[in-house]
Amino acid sequence: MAIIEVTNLVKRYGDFTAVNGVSFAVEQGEIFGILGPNGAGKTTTVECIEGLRIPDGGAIKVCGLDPQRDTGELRQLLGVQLQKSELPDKLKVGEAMELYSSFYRHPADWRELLETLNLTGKLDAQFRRLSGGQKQRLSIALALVGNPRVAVLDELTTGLDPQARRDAWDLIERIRDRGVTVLMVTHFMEEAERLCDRLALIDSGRLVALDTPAGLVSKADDQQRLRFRPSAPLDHTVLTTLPEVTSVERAGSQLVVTGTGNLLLAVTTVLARNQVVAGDLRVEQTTLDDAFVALTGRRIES
Ligand SMILES: Nc1ncnc2c1ncn2[C@@H]1O[C@H](COP(=O)(O)OP(=O)(O)OP(=O)(O)O)[C@@H](O)[C@H]1O
Repeated sequence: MAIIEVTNLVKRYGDFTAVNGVSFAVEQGEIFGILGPNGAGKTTTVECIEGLRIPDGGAIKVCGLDPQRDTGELRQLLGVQLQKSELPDKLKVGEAMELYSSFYRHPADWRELLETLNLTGKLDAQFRRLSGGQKQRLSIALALVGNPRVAVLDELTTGLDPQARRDAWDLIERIRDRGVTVLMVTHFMEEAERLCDRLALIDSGRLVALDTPAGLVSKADDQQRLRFRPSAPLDHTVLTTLPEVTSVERAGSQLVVTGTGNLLLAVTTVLARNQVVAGDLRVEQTTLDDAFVALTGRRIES
């Protein structure tokens, strides 16, 4: 059963169309990701779902409700973690939880929630004294305190170190295990691949694909990637003019060549002809990022 239905959503800022006819449905109990590069329209889309922005076109239903009309009712069902969740500096963790739980008809036991999120020791700590990871965990606790049916997490792990990011992933899985449907915005490939049941790829306000991570990767299956360190400077055009090559990018001292067909043979032949040796040559597996390149011609993570 679809818990969120977005149909032909359009949102403009002045003359600029940030979301241009996006449609998707989120099923109950899934972790659904919206993935795309900066400025793709991800946040605008979820803010329309949350009722924070007024769409210029299309229709949205969340748990059968209209986010514009049924704002009060929706607030009871949606747990929203804002992109830059800031609380007053001096507000204590326990006070914040108490305050937020008072907004809801059927709040969760916030002490238990803090325990789950490993924040019990911070009950009397002021917001400003929390680390980045602790602030993120608190913002999740606040998003969950109303016992929501749907949690909306926007760029939850941006700015976290790798360990804190992994902890946040475990947490998102635990949220789903509590029966909450999760709608998350991300531009991290690994995060999307590891966590999401299905993904909507968004680029320049349009939905370019919607599938499971594995399904999306299989769309780019014919794409391969070679990574190597050229032994001498190389004019990229000798590679980009090859019919097998889709793109050539520099990554530090390495070159990353993406393409199709017998890419390895084509590239190594050209290198040999130019007396260039491919040091540390690796053939890499197709990733979600490759799928995005195959679909749009550019990368998500820059
Ligand atoms: N209030 C606003 N007024 C004008 N333009 C806006 C406004 N909010 C967003 N935009 C523009 O709309 C586009 C989509 O923005 P949005 O924040 O939805 O993208 P995003 O995919 O979430 O990007 P990011 O990953 O950088 O947060 C961007 O080009 C942005 O500059």
